[in-house]
Amino acid sequence: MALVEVEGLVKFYGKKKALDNLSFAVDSRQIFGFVGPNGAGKTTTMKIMCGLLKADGGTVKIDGIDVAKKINKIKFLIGYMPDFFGVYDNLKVNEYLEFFALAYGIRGTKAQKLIDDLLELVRLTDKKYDFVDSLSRGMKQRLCLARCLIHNPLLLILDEPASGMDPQSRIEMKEILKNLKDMGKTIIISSHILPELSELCTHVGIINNGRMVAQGDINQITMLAHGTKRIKIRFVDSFDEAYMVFKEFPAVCDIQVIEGGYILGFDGDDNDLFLLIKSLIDKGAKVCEVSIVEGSLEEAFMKVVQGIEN
Ligand SMILES: Nc1ncnc2c1ncn2[C@@H]1O[C@H](COP(=O)(O)OP(=O)(O)OP(=O)(O)O)[C@@H](O)[C@H]1O
Repeated sequence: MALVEVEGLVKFYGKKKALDNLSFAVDSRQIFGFVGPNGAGKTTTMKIMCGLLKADGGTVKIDGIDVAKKINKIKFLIGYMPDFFGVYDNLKVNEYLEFFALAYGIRGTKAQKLIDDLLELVRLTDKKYDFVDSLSRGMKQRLCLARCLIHNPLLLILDEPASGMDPQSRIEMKEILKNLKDMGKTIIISSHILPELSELCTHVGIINNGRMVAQGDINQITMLAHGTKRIKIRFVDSFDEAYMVFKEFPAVCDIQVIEGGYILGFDGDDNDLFLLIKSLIDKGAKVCEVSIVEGSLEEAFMKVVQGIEN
Protein backbone atom coordinates (compact mmCIF):
# COMPACT_ATOMS: atom_id res chain seq x y z
CA MET A 1 0.00 0.00 0.00
CA ALA A 2 1.32 3.43 -0.94
CA LEU A 3 1.70 5.95 1.90
CA VAL A 4 -0.42 8.47 -0.01
CA GLU A 5 -3.30 7.38 -2.23
CA VAL A 6 -5.23 10.07 -4.07
CA GLU A 7 -8.18 8.66 -5.98
CA GLY A 8 -10.46 10.52 -8.39
CA LEU A 9 -10.37 13.95 -6.72
CA VAL A 10 -12.88 16.47 -8.01
CA LYS A 11 -13.12 20.07 -6.83
CA PHE A 12 -15.28 22.92 -8.07
CA TYR A 13 -14.95 26.62 -7.24
CA GLY A 14 -18.40 27.76 -8.33
CA LYS A 15 -18.63 26.53 -11.91
CA LYS A 16 -14.84 26.29 -12.35
CA LYS A 17 -13.63 22.68 -12.20
CA ALA A 18 -10.26 23.00 -10.47
CA LEU A 19 -9.64 19.25 -10.06
CA ASP A 20 -10.92 16.80 -12.62
CA ASN A 21 -10.68 13.17 -11.45
CA LEU A 22 -7.12 13.55 -10.18
CA SER A 23 -5.36 10.39 -9.02
CA PHE A 24 -1.82 9.56 -7.94
CA ALA A 25 0.10 7.61 -5.34
CA VAL A 26 3.26 8.31 -3.38
CA ASP A 27 5.27 5.57 -1.69
CA SER A 28 7.12 5.91 1.58
CA ARG A 29 10.42 7.80 1.39
CA GLN A 30 9.82 9.22 -2.06
CA ILE A 31 10.42 12.88 -2.80
CA PHE A 32 7.49 13.45 -5.10
CA GLY A 33 7.62 16.56 -7.27
CA PHE A 34 4.18 17.91 -8.02
CA VAL A 35 4.73 19.99 -11.15
CA GLY A 36 2.30 22.07 -13.13
CA PRO A 37 1.71 25.50 -14.63
CA ASN A 38 0.02 28.28 -12.64
CA GLY A 39 -3.57 27.45 -11.86
CA ALA A 40 -3.14 23.72 -12.60
CA GLY A 41 -4.56 22.73 -9.20
CA LYS A 42 -1.49 22.04 -7.06
CA THR A 43 -2.46 24.16 -4.04
CA THR A 44 -6.04 22.91 -4.18
CA THR A 45 -4.83 19.29 -4.13
CA MET A 46 -2.42 19.91 -1.26
CA LYS A 47 -5.07 21.64 0.83
CA ILE A 48 -7.46 18.74 0.32
CA MET A 49 -4.69 16.31 1.30
CA CYS A 50 -4.23 18.17 4.58
CA GLY A 51 -7.96 18.38 5.28
CA LEU A 52 -8.00 22.19 4.90
CA LEU A 53 -10.39 22.01 1.95
CA LYS A 54 -13.22 19.63 1.22
CA ALA A 55 -13.29 17.79 -2.11
CA ASP A 56 -16.49 17.45 -4.13
CA GLY A 57 -15.55 13.90 -5.06
CA GLY A 58 -12.83 11.29 -4.62
CA THR A 59 -10.70 10.30 -1.65
CA VAL A 60 -7.29 10.92 -0.12
CA LYS A 61 -5.82 8.22 2.09
CA ILE A 62 -2.66 8.69 4.09
CA ASP A 63 -1.21 5.58 5.69
CA GLY A 64 -4.56 3.97 4.88
CA ILE A 65 -6.56 6.62 6.76
CA ASP A 66 -9.25 8.59 4.91
CA VAL A 67 -8.41 12.29 5.36
CA ALA A 68 -12.03 13.45 5.08
CA LYS A 69 -13.16 11.07 7.83
CA LYS A 70 -10.31 11.12 10.37
CA ILE A 71 -8.78 14.58 10.21
CA ASN A 72 -7.63 14.49 13.85
CA LYS A 73 -5.47 11.45 13.17
CA ILE A 74 -4.17 12.88 9.91
CA LYS A 75 -2.97 16.09 11.55
CA PHE A 76 -0.27 14.14 13.37
CA LEU A 77 0.94 12.43 10.21
CA ILE A 78 1.39 15.54 8.07
CA GLY A 79 3.54 18.65 8.16
CA TYR A 80 2.10 21.23 5.74
CA MET A 81 3.98 24.25 4.51
CA PRO A 82 1.68 26.67 2.68
CA ASP A 83 2.88 28.86 -0.18
CA PHE A 84 2.12 31.96 1.87
CA PHE A 85 4.04 32.79 5.03
CA GLY A 86 2.12 34.93 7.53
CA VAL A 87 3.45 38.00 9.33
CA TYR A 88 4.49 37.58 12.95
CA ASP A 89 5.20 40.98 14.49
CA ASN A 90 7.26 41.01 17.65
CA LEU A 91 7.92 37.27 17.72
CA LYS A 92 11.43 35.93 17.96
CA VAL A 93 12.43 32.73 16.17
CA ASN A 94 12.55 30.69 19.40
CA GLU A 95 9.21 32.12 20.57
CA TYR A 96 7.63 31.28 17.23
CA LEU A 97 8.70 27.64 17.51
CA GLU A 98 7.77 27.48 21.24
CA PHE A 99 4.27 28.59 20.28
CA PHE A 100 3.85 25.78 17.77
CA ALA A 101 5.49 23.22 20.07
CA LEU A 102 2.96 24.13 22.73
CA ALA A 103 0.16 23.58 20.22
CA TYR A 104 1.31 19.94 20.18
CA GLY A 105 1.67 19.82 23.98
CA ILE A 106 5.48 19.97 23.92
CA ARG A 107 6.92 22.32 26.56
CA GLY A 108 9.83 22.96 28.94
CA THR A 109 13.26 21.39 28.38
CA LYS A 110 11.81 18.93 25.87
CA ALA A 111 10.61 21.84 23.74
CA GLN A 112 13.96 23.65 24.06
CA LYS A 113 15.91 20.56 22.97
CA LEU A 114 13.54 20.04 20.02
CA ILE A 115 13.80 23.69 18.97
CA ASP A 116 17.60 23.57 19.08
CA ASP A 117 17.62 20.38 16.99
CA LEU A 118 15.19 21.81 14.44
CA LEU A 119 17.09 25.09 14.14
CA GLU A 120 20.25 23.13 13.51
CA LEU A 121 18.49 21.04 10.87
CA VAL A 122 17.23 24.12 9.01
CA ARG A 123 20.50 25.98 9.57
CA LEU A 124 19.07 28.82 11.65
CA THR A 125 20.82 28.22 14.98
CA ASP A 126 22.45 31.65 14.92
CA LYS A 127 19.06 33.31 14.33
CA LYS A 128 17.39 31.80 17.42
CA TYR A 129 16.91 35.17 19.17
CA ASP A 130 16.23 37.29 16.05
CA PHE A 131 12.78 38.64 15.21
CA VAL A 132 10.99 36.52 12.60
CA ASP A 133 10.18 39.58 10.52
CA SER A 134 13.86 40.45 10.25
CA LEU A 135 14.69 37.17 8.45
CA SER A 136 15.18 36.93 4.69
CA ARG A 137 12.54 35.13 2.64
CA GLY A 138 14.72 32.03 2.38
CA MET A 139 15.23 31.97 6.16
CA LYS A 140 11.51 32.42 6.79
CA GLN A 141 10.81 29.48 4.50
CA ARG A 142 13.28 27.36 6.46
CA LEU A 143 11.74 28.46 9.74
CA CYS A 144 8.34 27.50 8.37
CA LEU A 145 9.80 24.10 7.49
CA ALA A 146 11.08 23.71 11.07
CA ARG A 147 7.57 24.50 12.30
CA CYS A 148 6.16 21.74 10.06
CA LEU A 149 8.55 19.26 11.66
CA ILE A 150 7.71 19.97 15.30
CA HIS A 151 5.41 16.97 15.71
CA ASN A 152 7.77 14.67 13.77
CA PRO A 153 5.34 13.93 10.91
CA LEU A 154 5.72 11.03 8.48
CA LEU A 155 4.79 13.12 5.47
CA LEU A 156 5.74 16.65 4.48
CA ILE A 157 3.54 18.55 2.05
CA LEU A 158 5.41 21.61 0.84
CA ASP A 159 3.71 24.12 -1.44
CA GLU A 160 6.35 25.90 -3.55
CA PRO A 161 9.02 25.92 -0.83
CA ALA A 162 11.65 27.34 -3.16
CA SER A 163 9.58 30.12 -4.72
CA GLY A 164 11.03 33.60 -4.44
CA MET A 165 14.31 32.31 -3.03
CA ASP A 166 17.71 33.35 -4.27
CA PRO A 167 19.92 30.58 -5.73
CA GLN A 168 21.93 30.17 -2.49
CA SER A 169 18.75 29.70 -0.41
CA ARG A 170 17.47 27.18 -2.95
CA ILE A 171 20.63 25.13 -2.61
CA GLU A 172 20.29 25.22 1.19
CA MET A 173 16.64 24.17 1.01
CA LYS A 174 17.58 21.32 -1.31
CA GLU A 175 20.26 20.06 1.09
CA ILE A 176 17.79 20.18 3.99
CA LEU A 177 15.17 18.22 2.06
CA LYS A 178 17.76 15.58 1.17
CA ASN A 179 18.60 15.27 4.88
CA LEU A 180 14.92 14.85 5.68
CA LYS A 181 14.60 12.09 3.10
CA ASP A 182 17.57 10.34 4.68
CA MET A 183 15.78 10.65 8.02
CA GLY A 184 12.95 8.58 6.53
CA LYS A 185 10.44 11.33 5.67
CA THR A 186 8.22 11.21 2.62
CA ILE A 187 8.02 14.58 0.89
CA ILE A 188 5.57 16.01 -1.62
CA ILE A 189 6.81 19.27 -3.06
CA SER A 190 5.11 21.47 -5.61
CA SER A 191 6.94 23.73 -7.96
CA HIS A 192 7.12 25.13 -11.42
CA ILE A 193 10.91 25.41 -11.14
CA LEU A 194 11.52 22.23 -13.06
CA PRO A 195 15.30 21.90 -13.14
CA GLU A 196 15.30 22.23 -9.35
CA LEU A 197 12.88 19.36 -9.05
CA SER A 198 14.75 17.04 -11.37
CA GLU A 199 17.80 17.16 -9.10
CA LEU A 200 15.80 16.78 -5.92
CA CYS A 201 12.91 14.46 -6.60
CA THR A 202 12.81 10.71 -6.94
CA HIS A 203 9.40 10.83 -8.63
CA VAL A 204 7.35 13.41 -10.47
CA GLY A 205 3.68 13.95 -11.23
CA ILE A 206 2.72 16.50 -13.86
CA ILE A 207 -0.64 18.18 -13.35
CA ASN A 208 -2.45 20.27 -15.92
CA ASN A 209 -6.00 21.61 -15.83
CA GLY A 210 -6.75 19.61 -12.69
CA ARG A 211 -5.64 16.27 -14.15
CA MET A 212 -2.52 14.19 -13.59
CA VAL A 213 -1.15 13.93 -17.12
CA ALA A 214 2.04 11.98 -16.40
CA GLN A 215 3.67 10.38 -13.41
CA GLY A 216 6.60 8.12 -12.70
CA ASP A 217 10.21 8.14 -11.61
CA ILE A 218 12.48 10.80 -13.03
CA ASN A 219 13.74 8.53 -15.84
CA GLN A 220 10.24 7.57 -16.93
CA ILE A 221 9.15 11.18 -16.98
CA THR A 222 12.16 12.49 -18.86
CA MET A 223 11.78 9.65 -21.38
CA LEU A 224 8.45 11.19 -22.29
CA ALA A 225 10.31 14.00 -23.99
CA HIS A 226 11.87 11.57 -26.44
CA GLY A 227 9.50 8.63 -26.51
CA THR A 228 12.34 6.17 -25.88
CA LYS A 229 15.44 5.76 -23.76
CA ARG A 230 18.56 7.37 -25.17
CA ILE A 231 21.86 5.57 -24.88
CA LYS A 232 25.30 6.97 -25.43
CA ILE A 233 27.97 4.61 -26.78
CA ARG A 234 31.57 5.71 -27.28
CA PHE A 235 34.58 3.89 -28.71
CA VAL A 236 38.30 4.16 -27.99
CA ASP A 237 39.04 4.39 -31.74
CA SER A 238 36.56 5.41 -34.41
CA PHE A 239 34.56 2.37 -35.49
CA ASP A 240 32.68 2.95 -38.73
CA GLU A 241 31.03 -0.50 -38.83
CA ALA A 242 29.02 0.53 -35.77
CA TYR A 243 26.57 2.46 -37.91
CA MET A 244 25.55 -0.70 -39.84
CA VAL A 245 25.31 -2.72 -36.60
CA PHE A 246 22.93 -0.12 -35.19
CA LYS A 247 20.89 0.07 -38.41
CA GLU A 248 20.31 -3.68 -38.41
CA PHE A 249 19.52 -3.95 -34.70
CA PRO A 250 15.70 -3.91 -34.21
CA ALA A 251 15.70 -2.07 -30.84
CA VAL A 252 17.69 0.87 -32.21
CA CYS A 253 15.18 3.43 -33.48
CA ASP A 254 17.35 6.51 -33.86
CA ILE A 255 21.06 7.06 -34.54
CA GLN A 256 22.82 10.33 -33.82
CA VAL A 257 26.56 10.75 -34.40
CA ILE A 258 28.51 12.54 -31.65
CA GLU A 259 32.20 13.13 -30.93
CA GLY A 260 33.79 9.68 -30.47
CA GLY A 261 30.55 7.73 -30.69
CA TYR A 262 26.77 7.76 -31.01
CA ILE A 263 23.56 8.53 -29.15
CA LEU A 264 20.89 5.95 -29.91
CA GLY A 265 17.16 5.98 -29.43
CA PHE A 266 16.73 2.55 -27.86
CA ASP A 267 13.47 0.69 -27.48
CA GLY A 268 14.76 -2.47 -25.81
CA ASP A 269 15.50 -3.96 -22.39
CA ASP A 270 18.79 -4.69 -20.61
CA ASN A 271 19.21 -7.98 -22.47
CA ASP A 272 18.80 -6.24 -25.85
CA LEU A 273 21.43 -3.74 -24.80
CA PHE A 274 23.77 -6.58 -23.79
CA LEU A 275 23.27 -8.22 -27.22
CA LEU A 276 23.99 -4.95 -28.99
CA ILE A 277 27.20 -4.35 -27.06
CA LYS A 278 28.24 -7.98 -27.60
CA SER A 279 27.78 -7.75 -31.37
CA LEU A 280 29.85 -4.54 -31.43
CA ILE A 281 32.65 -6.16 -29.42
CA ASP A 282 32.46 -9.35 -31.56
CA LYS A 283 33.09 -7.13 -34.58
CA GLY A 284 36.16 -5.66 -32.92
CA ALA A 285 34.80 -2.43 -31.44
CA LYS A 286 36.63 -1.07 -28.39
CA VAL A 287 33.62 0.12 -26.42
CA CYS A 288 34.66 2.53 -23.64
CA GLU A 289 31.32 4.04 -22.58
CA VAL A 290 27.71 2.91 -22.44
CA SER A 291 25.46 5.28 -20.54
CA ILE A 292 21.86 6.42 -20.35
CA VAL A 293 21.40 9.98 -21.55
CA GLU A 294 19.26 11.87 -19.08
CA GLY A 295 16.45 13.75 -20.77
CA SER A 296 15.46 17.09 -19.36
CA LEU A 297 12.43 17.27 -17.14
CA GLU A 298 11.64 20.64 -18.64
CA GLU A 299 11.39 19.11 -22.14
CA ALA A 300 9.10 16.37 -20.84
CA PHE A 301 6.95 18.90 -19.03
CA MET A 302 6.54 21.10 -22.10
CA LYS A 303 5.76 18.10 -24.26
CA VAL A 304 3.15 16.70 -21.90
CA VAL A 305 1.46 20.02 -21.15
CA GLN A 306 1.51 21.25 -24.76
CA GLY A 307 0.41 17.85 -26.03
CA ILE A 308 -2.72 18.14 -23.91
CA GLU A 309 -3.46 21.72 -24.94
CA ASN A 310 -2.99 21.21 -28.69
N1 LIG B 1 -10.77 30.23 -3.73
C1 LIG B 1 -10.91 30.10 -5.05
N2 LIG B 1 -11.98 30.56 -5.70
C2 LIG B 1 -12.12 30.43 -7.03
N3 LIG B 1 -11.22 29.83 -7.83
C3 LIG B 1 -10.12 29.35 -7.26
C4 LIG B 1 -9.89 29.46 -5.84
N4 LIG B 1 -8.70 28.88 -5.55
C5 LIG B 1 -8.20 28.43 -6.73
N5 LIG B 1 -9.06 28.72 -7.75
C6 LIG B 1 -8.88 28.35 -9.17
O1 LIG B 1 -8.68 26.95 -9.25
C7 LIG B 1 -7.66 26.61 -10.17
C8 LIG B 1 -6.55 25.84 -9.46
O2 LIG B 1 -5.90 26.71 -8.55
P1 LIG B 1 -4.66 26.29 -7.62
O3 LIG B 1 -4.32 27.46 -6.77
O4 LIG B 1 -4.98 25.01 -6.95
O5 LIG B 1 -3.54 26.04 -8.71
P2 LIG B 1 -1.96 25.97 -8.55
O6 LIG B 1 -1.50 24.89 -9.46
O7 LIG B 1 -1.59 25.86 -7.11
O8 LIG B 1 -1.49 27.35 -9.13
P3 LIG B 1 -0.33 28.36 -8.63
O9 LIG B 1 0.97 27.71 -9.03
O10 LIG B 1 -0.63 29.57 -9.44
O11 LIG B 1 -0.51 28.54 -7.17
C9 LIG B 1 -7.20 27.94 -10.78
O12 LIG B 1 -7.90 28.13 -11.97
C10 LIG B 1 -7.61 28.97 -9.74
O13 LIG B 1 -7.87 30.20 -10.37
